[in-house]
Amino acid sequence: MDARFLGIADLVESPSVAVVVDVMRAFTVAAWAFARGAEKIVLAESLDQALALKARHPDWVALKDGPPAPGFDAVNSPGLLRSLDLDGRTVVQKTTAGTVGALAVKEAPLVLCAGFVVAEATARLLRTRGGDSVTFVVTGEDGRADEDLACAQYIAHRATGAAVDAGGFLRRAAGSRAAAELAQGVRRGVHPDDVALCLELDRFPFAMVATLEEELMVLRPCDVPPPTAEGAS
Ligand SMILES: O=C(O)[C@H](CS(=O)(=O)O)OP(=O)(O)O
Ligand SMILES: [Mg+2]
Repeated sequence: MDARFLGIADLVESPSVAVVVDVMRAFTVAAWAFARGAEKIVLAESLDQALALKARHPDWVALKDGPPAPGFDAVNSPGLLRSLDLDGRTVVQKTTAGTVGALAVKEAPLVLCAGFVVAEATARLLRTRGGDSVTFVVTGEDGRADEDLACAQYIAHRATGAAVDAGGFLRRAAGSRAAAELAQGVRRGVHPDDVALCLELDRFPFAMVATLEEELMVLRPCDVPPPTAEGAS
């Protein structure tokens, strides 16, 4: 597999397969939303669009990063989100990096959104549906966020079926600037468990696929068949 690792600004053409990685915290939050019952997540282009969608659909759950804000129901924190009942709900998510990265590749035929919590399912989906070339979008810090790059590299290894120890990749993420800022309260809308929750390898069995639905980028969970005994790796 030919794997490329690009920041959002480095995307000059639409890839055929894109894996958009945001460990801290957009796609850890998205995975928790699905685990709490959400049906789908609309990735909003802007705060204004998120609020407009919420106004049009008052039953939708509007979520943004940073501190709580008027008009929004939730913040971008897995620790805070995990106690919500989202059964059957639609979430609208707008964050600084993750949602922006997904929207940057919205024309790609296959867009997966990932973090460590869905790493193996994402790699498995790439093994079954991916092509020869996969572009990993490293969403944080202009492509240099080490929590996102480490996760992308780990998924790329696993997508080839190679056995690889996750320990070093998780330690890089734990030592990242984002982890430090979350732990030190520099970032807002944070629960004390957020970093640990973002580092839970394979917490969930599903991958997350984003597609365009009536001009909105919509993220949904995708069950990935478990490997057969012969094909297990
Ligand atoms: O909520 C987050 O962790 C970040 C925003 S910030 O860096 O804390 O301001 O957003 P994300 O898009 O999830 O990286
Ligand atoms: Mg991030």
